[in-house]
Amino acid sequence: MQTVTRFAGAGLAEVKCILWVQAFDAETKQMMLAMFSLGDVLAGAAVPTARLSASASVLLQLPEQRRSDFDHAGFSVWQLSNDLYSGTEGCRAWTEREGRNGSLSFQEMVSLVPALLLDPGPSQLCIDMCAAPGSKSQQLLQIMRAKAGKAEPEGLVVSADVSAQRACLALYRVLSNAESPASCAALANAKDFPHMLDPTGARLEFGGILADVPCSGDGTARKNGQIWRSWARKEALGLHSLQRNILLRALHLMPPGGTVVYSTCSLNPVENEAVVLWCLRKWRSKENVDVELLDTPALCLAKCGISAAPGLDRWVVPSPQRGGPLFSSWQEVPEELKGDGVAGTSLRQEMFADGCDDIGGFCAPKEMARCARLYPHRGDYGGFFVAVLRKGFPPAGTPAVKLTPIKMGDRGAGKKGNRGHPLMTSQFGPVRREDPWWAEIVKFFGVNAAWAEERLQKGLFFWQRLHGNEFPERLLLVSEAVAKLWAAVPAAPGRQPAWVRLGVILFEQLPKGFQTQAALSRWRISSEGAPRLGAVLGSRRACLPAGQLLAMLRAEHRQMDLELFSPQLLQLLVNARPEEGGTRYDCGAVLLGVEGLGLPGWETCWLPAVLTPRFLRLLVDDDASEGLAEAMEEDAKQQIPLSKQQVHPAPVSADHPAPPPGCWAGLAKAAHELCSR
Ligand SMILES: C[S@@+](CC[C@H](N)C(=O)[O-])C[C@H]1O[C@@H](n2cnc3c(N)ncnc32)[C@H](O)[C@@H]1O
Repeated sequence: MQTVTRFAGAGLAEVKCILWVQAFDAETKQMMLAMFSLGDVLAGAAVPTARLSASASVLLQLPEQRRSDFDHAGFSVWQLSNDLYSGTEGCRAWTEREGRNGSLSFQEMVSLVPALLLDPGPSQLCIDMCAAPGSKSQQLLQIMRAKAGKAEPEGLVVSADVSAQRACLALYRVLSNAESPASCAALANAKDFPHMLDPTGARLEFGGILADVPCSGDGTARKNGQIWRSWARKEALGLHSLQRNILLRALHLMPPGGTVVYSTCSLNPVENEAVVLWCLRKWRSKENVDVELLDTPALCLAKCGISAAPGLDRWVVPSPQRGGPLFSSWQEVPEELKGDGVAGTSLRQEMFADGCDDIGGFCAPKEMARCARLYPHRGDYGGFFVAVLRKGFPPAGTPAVKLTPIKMGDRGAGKKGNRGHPLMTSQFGPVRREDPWWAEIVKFFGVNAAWAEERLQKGLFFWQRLHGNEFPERLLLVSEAVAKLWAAVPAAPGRQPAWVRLGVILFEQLPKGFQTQAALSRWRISSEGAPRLGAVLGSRRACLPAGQLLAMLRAEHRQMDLELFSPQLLQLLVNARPEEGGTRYDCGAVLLGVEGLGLPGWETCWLPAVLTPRFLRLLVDDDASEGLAEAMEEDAKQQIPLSKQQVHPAPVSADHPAPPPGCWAGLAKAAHELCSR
């Protein structure tokens, strides 16, 4: 009754919500009400990424409530309530800018759960099957990096997505912020992602697979009340078959002992329990290797400090039309509504808990209690569903399945029909010692010979070419596993993932037409490669006094006249020769660091720049320069090493009561502990 009073006359969105609420069990109903009655709606979690190390001190400008559990050295999470996010001057602008900068990534707290459950080791091979915009891939890479300690992780995360637009834009940008040689992005359809075979025909074993499948998104209603305006039964039902196919493919791809984490930000059982149930039944009816559904609520508690509800073992399936009846068993469905369910206009047997009898009794609906439901009224987070599945080992003596490699064309995205974004024409290939561009880069920037040789021998440098040009646009550094993956071939025709991005970009071309006459080399240092190259370039690299770098960051076009720099500094940076009428400099790309700040974090702050006949100019965008300038000013004021700062948990007040047990604090703690091991 209370529900109806609350929503009466409130509009289509709320009416849909009521219908939806009525469809479910008591706990789900309670949760849905909680979604709409929570006063303090969260903006989500902000997760500092690799680049924040350079501007971590900006956090010190924030009130303490927003700094809980922040750890300067590694991965961490902190919560922004909507009140603070929108109500505190500067906070929103700052977080949004740092989001664009890549220093922060925003997620609902519960979105952190799948990667924490997968918990990859530094040499594991993982696939994030539906990766864009890439938050979970980024988190997986962070976990691997933290576990690798000072060494580079040897494993990889393949971030795949079926949308060229999303793979080339959002995913590409997020992976650039991850600055990880272990990253790679592919345009691929998760439902037929291929087994990849190395040149000896051995299968690459993707021991960790994330299937964060497309869903109807009702679990996000707490932060996005608008979801009910667009939410439709038809769409929610129509996703079921894609979700099933993706999870089933993941089960096939994972090797014995491997783990698949299936997740959605929906609480719709047709997108969740029904998918897991059908896949387990299908798998167990055909395969002789067991797949176990692990006790996911227990894992959520152990690994994330979060108390999840068990999955449902009974549910109703709504008919596709708005206001239509709800069916609790397949027998109740009228003949005219029975169909393939693909467009969501009909129902299929597999959507029901009792609907899979035709493929045997290999999994009972009550096993679905081992899935986990994260309800917003139980903790201060969005609605989420997650299930962890693990493959067993084949009985002794089972012959290995032989897969046949297929011939591959170009190792890149450059397929006909995939036009529209330049990255879709990318082609990748390993750097060879005799490549003239390699010799040019090494000589021009004085790249440390031992560092370069070690990686060259292992085949970890790659060129990226665009538009079919012979001349490469970028030089990349990849992990050993990414190099191996690039050399691998699919085991099935027509299923070649199209690589959009591999590893971290170290060098790239100066923009066309820029300094054509003056620059001695067309190569420049990329922003994502700069922190890594700071330690290995012997030429064209120098540290500026903090005040001078700050002045450059604040200057128009972020450039300053060469006369304002000391001749010693310019001499250190590039060759300078006295000539008639002034000094002649070897123009082109350089790398600038900062000296004299004496605070941790800044030693890895290296910025790409270019020397022109008149100016020294930073090659950083508005957001990055604004963020860095603010951070420098703040640190210069504070002069307190960040590592010595006390980090306080969020204070408890009447407006912001202590979070209920098992909510974000536990999650943040788990994420922090895992990543600072
Ligand atoms: C829920 S979002 C993934 C969010 C992402 N895991 C993250 O945390 O940032 C679902 C993604 O699946 C992609 N997708 C949809 N169908 C797909 C398919 N058949 N294969 C691969 N990706 C697919 C969509 O383009 C979308 O980017």
